[in-house]
Amino acid sequence: MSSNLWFWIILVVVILLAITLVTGLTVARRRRITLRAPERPEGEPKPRGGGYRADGGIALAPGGQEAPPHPAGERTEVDGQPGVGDDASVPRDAPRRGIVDVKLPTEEPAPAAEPEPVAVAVEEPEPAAGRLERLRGRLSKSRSVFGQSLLGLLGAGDLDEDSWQDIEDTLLVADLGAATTTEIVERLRTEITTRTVRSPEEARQVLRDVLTGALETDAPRAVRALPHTVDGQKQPAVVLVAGVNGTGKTTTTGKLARVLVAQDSRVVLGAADTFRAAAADQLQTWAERVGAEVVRGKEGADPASVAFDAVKRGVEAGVDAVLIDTAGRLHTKTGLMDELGKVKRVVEKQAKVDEVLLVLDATTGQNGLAQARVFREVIDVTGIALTKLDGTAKGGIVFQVQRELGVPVKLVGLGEGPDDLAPFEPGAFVDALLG
Ligand SMILES: Nc1nc2c(ncn2[C@@H]2O[C@H](COP(=O)(O)OP(=O)(O)OP(=O)(O)O)[C@@H](O)[C@H]2O)c(=O)[nH]1
Repeated sequence: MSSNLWFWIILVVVILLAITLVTGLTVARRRRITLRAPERPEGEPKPRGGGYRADGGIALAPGGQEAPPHPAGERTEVDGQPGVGDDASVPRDAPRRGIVDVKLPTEEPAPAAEPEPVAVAVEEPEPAAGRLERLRGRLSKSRSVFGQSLLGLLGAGDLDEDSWQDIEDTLLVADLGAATTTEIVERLRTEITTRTVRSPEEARQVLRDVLTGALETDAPRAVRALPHTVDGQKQPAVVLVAGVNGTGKTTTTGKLARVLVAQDSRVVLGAADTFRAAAADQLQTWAERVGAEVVRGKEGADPASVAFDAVKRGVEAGVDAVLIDTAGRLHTKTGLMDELGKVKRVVEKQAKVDEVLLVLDATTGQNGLAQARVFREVIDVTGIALTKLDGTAKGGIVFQVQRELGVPVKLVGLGEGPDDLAPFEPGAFVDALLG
């Protein structure tokens, strides 16, 4: 082979190598996403942190309809048993006594005069739309950790593997759970490459779409608390409120009663939490404040019989809804779950239970989720009320609860106040988290 031919072969190889190198560098550069903050027009104020702006009031639907199936996602956590029923912790107001010597009285003291009953003024609850406005900013704790970190990472500039790892960690720390986190990160990666994101606003929009999408469900979120007709007769909607002790069952029952009364519904409250005497008193106070009737039994009475009486009273009085507050703990050796199943069966001798609301405390994270699984298996839970979202930095629990329990989150509790109950709307919720 002549030296001339060798020269040409080497030249062609060098040119090919150079072309490959340049193409590779260009592709690599394109895959890095650089985000630049947009210029803010002079004089325009800095946007204030977003709050929870649910557009409407709490959606209500008539009872008597079957809930459409909402398949649960893959379960990610299998270890540990929830502390429910007789093994649950001692309620916070259980009496505590040490051993003390007491002197026995020698003669009967004169009976104290009965205090005059104080008339409780019936409150006029604010209409739902006005109340929701007030709940802006209640998710601030969740927001500071979750939304701000994510937006900071996505808006910081080039998204390399370390950035994606940080995004994944942020989602995990916010209690989204492993399965949901993986799903969201994969969707974010796809969306961010296909939509060619170039600014923090575009990144925010992608994040909003992906997070909202992860919360969407076909199952309706309306609380079935409106009356319906059975054989031409008006039938009140029956709502059973369940959950372990301290999650906020009584408070949520009271808040929901206020929402219903504000919409001109007549409500009977059933105090089937007969374990804790104070729970019945608490419910009675709620009833008096909103102008609802309460049916209660003696302390230690059979919860099923109290629930039965409440529904009976509701049907006889022709009210619109009967809300039954159940116990998170029991006197008897019967398991809490058996007892709840009994309450439901006994109530259904009178009227169908239209809504079984499981109240979960957002601050308890994984433990609450484990408890919820037990409830779901025993009573047919139709909706979740997630309380104390104002008191946790882990707003991500909403994603996990819904995905893993296969039940829609219908209501969120955002404070201890009587009107701090909001409907759950994925878009509004994500906006509040992102700020
Ligand atoms: N911050 C905050 N506190 C709440 C919320 N919901 C309820 N609480 C508080 O949580 C505590 C427990 O609420 P309860 O309604 O008594 O709980 P429960 O599930 O009925 O409790 P048991 O009757 O013991 O089973 C109370 O101090 C409520 O004020 C909420 O959304 N946010």
